[in-house]
Amino acid sequence: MEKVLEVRGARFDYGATQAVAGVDLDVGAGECVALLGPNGAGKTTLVNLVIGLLAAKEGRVRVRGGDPRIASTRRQLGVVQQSLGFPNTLKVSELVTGAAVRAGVPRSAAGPVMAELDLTDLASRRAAKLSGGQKQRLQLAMALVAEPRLLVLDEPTAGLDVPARRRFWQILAERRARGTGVLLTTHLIEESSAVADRVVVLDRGRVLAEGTPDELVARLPDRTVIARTSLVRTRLEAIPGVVSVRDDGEHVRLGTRAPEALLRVLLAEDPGLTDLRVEGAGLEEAVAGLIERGAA
Ligand SMILES: Nc1ncnc2c1ncn2[C@@H]1O[C@H](COP(=O)(O)OP(=O)(O)OP(=O)(O)O)[C@@H](O)[C@H]1O
Repeated sequence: MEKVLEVRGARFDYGATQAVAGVDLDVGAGECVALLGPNGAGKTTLVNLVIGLLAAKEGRVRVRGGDPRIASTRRQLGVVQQSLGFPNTLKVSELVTGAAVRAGVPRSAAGPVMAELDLTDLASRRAAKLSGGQKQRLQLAMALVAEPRLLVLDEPTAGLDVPARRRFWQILAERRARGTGVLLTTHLIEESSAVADRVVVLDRGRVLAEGTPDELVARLPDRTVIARTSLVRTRLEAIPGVVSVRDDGEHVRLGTRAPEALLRVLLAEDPGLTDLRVEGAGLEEAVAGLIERGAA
């Protein structure tokens, strides 16, 4: 498979903070790679290295063989970042056309991509006045107008409703079928498992694990036990076989490879136990387990 992104031994620090501490990462043509990791893992810094906003202090970042700090390489990149502001005066159509011109493609490329993203009716609206979801669609149109070889998407579906999200993944699937590689960061782990060919888990600037979503799930806990319990976290963590403990405010979600032993302890020690259920562990538990083990 042709590589559209190749990162080798990339390092970046902000003074004393090693944000990216020696990362290797590839994205092939048509491939979708999801970057996952807790807050502060280094995802945004890595994305900024990939799109040429930052220069690696060591190592190498190549987009189709070129340095993303150089304009001709950057033209092959489409980028959607979070909370990007738009200038107050510019209209939707002007921004998409401007993106086409900057990337060296005909202005006429703007119309079809605006239609594809349902922006035609908003063409003469000021971008700064759009809703959050409309702004996301506009950013995607600007990123796609020049048929990039690599799309870099930072939390791209944040703020999109369910139909818009579905449409978004559909558009990406079409681009991928034409050979565009995708690198995306997301906190929606289950979503990434549905759309990504590969998941790369970052923690403290390093790649903690990498594989297909199924491979990651297979590596760690095979059951999630969900309950309302009054047992404290330290007790739950000490139960043999428990690899992750997460509290969603209402329920505790325990990732485990020994569900029977866990159920015995819960039933024996918590007379107030309610809402007990057991599920197959999803990607979210697998990733939580990996990060906890990495931290151990
Ligand atoms: N401009 C900066 N100056 C100093 N330290 C920074 C700066 N930006 C990020 N860092 C630090 O670098 C590390 C990696 O941050 P980064 O934003 O890349 O993580 P992230 O995985 O994108 O996090 P999040 O999920 O919270 O967006 C963190 O420890 C962060 O505090």
